[in-house]
Amino acid sequence: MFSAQELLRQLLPCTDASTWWLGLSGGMDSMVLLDALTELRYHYSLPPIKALHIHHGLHADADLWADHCLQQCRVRGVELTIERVQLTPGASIEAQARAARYHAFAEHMGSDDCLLLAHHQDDQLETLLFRLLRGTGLRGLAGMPQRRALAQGHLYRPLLGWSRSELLAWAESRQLSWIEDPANQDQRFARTHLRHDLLPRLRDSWPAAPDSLLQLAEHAADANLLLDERAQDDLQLAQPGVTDPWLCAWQSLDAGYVQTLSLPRQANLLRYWCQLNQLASPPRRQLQAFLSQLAADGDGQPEMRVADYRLCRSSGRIWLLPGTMAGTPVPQSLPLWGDTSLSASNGTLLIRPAEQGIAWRAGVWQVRYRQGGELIKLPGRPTQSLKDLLQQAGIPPWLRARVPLLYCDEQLVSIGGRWNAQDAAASGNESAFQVTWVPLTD
Ligand SMILES: Nc1ncnc2c1ncn2[C@@H]1O[C@H](COP(=O)(O)OP(=O)(O)OP(=O)(O)O)[C@@H](O)[C@H]1O
Repeated sequence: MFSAQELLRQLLPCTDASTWWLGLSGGMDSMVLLDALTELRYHYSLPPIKALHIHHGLHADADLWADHCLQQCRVRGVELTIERVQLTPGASIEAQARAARYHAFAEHMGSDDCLLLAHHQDDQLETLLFRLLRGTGLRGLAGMPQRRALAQGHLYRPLLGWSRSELLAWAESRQLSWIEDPANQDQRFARTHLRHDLLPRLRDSWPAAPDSLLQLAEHAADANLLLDERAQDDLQLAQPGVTDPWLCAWQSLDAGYVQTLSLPRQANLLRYWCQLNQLASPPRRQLQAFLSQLAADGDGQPEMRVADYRLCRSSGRIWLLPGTMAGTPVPQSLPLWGDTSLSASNGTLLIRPAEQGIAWRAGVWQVRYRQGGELIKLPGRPTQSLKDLLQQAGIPPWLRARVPLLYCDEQLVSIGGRWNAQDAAASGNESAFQVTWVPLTD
């Protein structure tokens, strides 16, 4: 049974928060949380409680709901912030409202603040069923987490252990007043249909189904933890190995190591890696196709594009790259002699006077980018193509077009400062300079 005392037990893990923000919709669930929190505040020393109402402006009565929240907070001495969000009418209005709401929540979170949301057990069941029916992986099967990071603080759901009817019993016993959002009754919304139609029918036919589903979510949460631990170990072994200063800035894994793992473990590692980089999980089929391409063709360069990123193999590593990389920068003329740096979308080229290095000769100096067919003669080596040089040095194809090439009077003098043409070296009485390229990731 729900009580303020039992709620306090649930809240113990976040009593060290700087502020408790309560997401107050004005509905029954969040009103119960508001009421029980204010009750607790009289008896215990708790973090300051502030309420936040997101005004979606979707319903004609939206202003009345905000007023209701204001009134309810005022009588309880709780400060309320009303945040208005702008939505564009359209099909995915539910998802839009949700995204805007969480964005607004995140904006208010100070460091170590905790946002309390009033999701309960029935919400968890709905979420599970919804995901099951729409298709989900093991991660989705774990349902809503009780706690997760949100901006600089945390989001916490202290009511997940109670059913809607238990909270309703408390709300009635305390004679709370709350608002009913008509959207919650509108069966056109998939979640509402689930809540009012499918879930009750499931409960009637299989009374144990809710418990079984919630247990399944707990198993899935445990399994996810183990999988994450496994992926963390694999990541530690797969990540090191890049010493090249041009490549250190990009995320990559040793493809050889990854391929010693079983296929499910490879997939687990790549999924975890994406999650760690706050990227959407790669769809299962696409990931499997990518992994089988990796296995099938040892020298190929398979690539997988997902939303705003891509995974690709080249030069013995699997790279995690942005979906679109900045195009090749436009050629630039070099300023006059001196200590200088040239910045472009691909990084910065540092030019420093030095005792030894490239001779500063009169001529037209330019920074350009690969077109194909460039040749260079390095000291002690025969003339070779730029393509071969970059390939032999393990510079992956996606980086090659970004490497700055220094020209003097149409002669290729230096490749990003890393390789300088034999003829370009300054002799004893010539002024010299050195070039260093510091690449920029997108
Ligand atoms: N307009 C709002 N302003 C402030 N808090 C809100 C608002 N709407 C919802 N919340 C908070 O989120 C909780 C869950 O709300 P609700 O069940 O409507 O969300 P949902 O859409 O089902 O779930 P989710 O938030 O995961 O999308 C509420 O109990 C409340 O704490």
